[in-house]
Amino acid sequence: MKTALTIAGSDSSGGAGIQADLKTFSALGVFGMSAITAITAQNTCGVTEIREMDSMIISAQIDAVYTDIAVNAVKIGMLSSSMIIETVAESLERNHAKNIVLDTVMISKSGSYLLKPEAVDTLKRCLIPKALIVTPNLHEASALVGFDVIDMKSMKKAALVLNEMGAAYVVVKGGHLEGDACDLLYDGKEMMVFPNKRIRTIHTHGTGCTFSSAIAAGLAKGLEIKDAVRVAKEYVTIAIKHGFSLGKGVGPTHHFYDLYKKAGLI
Ligand SMILES: Nc1ncnc2c1ncn2[C@@H]1O[C@H](COP(=O)(O)OP(=O)(O)OP(=O)(O)O)[C@@H](O)[C@H]1O
Ligand SMILES: Cc1ncc(CO)c(N)n1
Repeated sequence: MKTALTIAGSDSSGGAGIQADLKTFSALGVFGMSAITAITAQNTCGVTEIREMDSMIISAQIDAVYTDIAVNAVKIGMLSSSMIIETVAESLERNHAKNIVLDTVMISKSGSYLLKPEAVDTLKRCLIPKALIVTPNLHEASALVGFDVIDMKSMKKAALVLNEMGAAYVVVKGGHLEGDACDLLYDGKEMMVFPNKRIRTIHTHGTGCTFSSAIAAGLAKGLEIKDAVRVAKEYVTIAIKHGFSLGKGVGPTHHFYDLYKKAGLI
């Protein structure tokens, strides 16, 4: 059995964060494990409270997993603060972590900070150089590179800068583009566009978590990066297409094993 570890925040409504990551790992046939960095009180309408875990329990969770179990890939999501970023970076270093997928989570769809703005520099310094692949959305890419990322031209420019910062592979996600939802993958040499028609729906809670976890699941199963990104794009597209209304706000993506089996992703 292949394994993947998610190091991320908990979303009480189950649509994003650790919960979306574990559902994605399971649907793609990978055994999911978790280290929780923060707990959010969250639902389809927004985030009402955040509690950060302390460094000791975060590093203990990561060490407990790595000292006992072979981890085939790790996905990093919500980190909240500079202290948590430093703790996670040290823990991954100590445990010789491989196949690190860094989803540079900053702000929830409902507008709450999931990473303090002053921690962006720590993310750049401590974790981007350790990542095999980073997956910023347009807003996160802009915050990381220091210029506006708004279209394919600026996405390409941002991918070059993020690669120079130390991420071997970069996917700049186009979920927030005007028009189609095209993502861009840069491997340090070539730019590859993953085109996709925009699905007309409001139920997109957890799309970023779903996508990055699907990449980690692919890497855990031994796929090449480009194939892991291609499968993840297909996975998230199906997950959004079958996203549904839950609660009063933005509903979640769908992780039903049978859908992905039918699509040949498992
Ligand atoms: N309406 C849509 N139709 C098709 N694909 C979409 C749509 N919205 C997002 N995607 C795709 O979903 C994936 C996640 O992208 P997105 O930009 O939504 O991430 P994100 O903003 O980080 O998500 P989150 O708010 O969950 O953190 C990308 O592959 C993106 O292209
Ligand atoms: C805990 C958590 N992680 C990530 C996201 C994605 O924005 C979210 N809404 N909540």
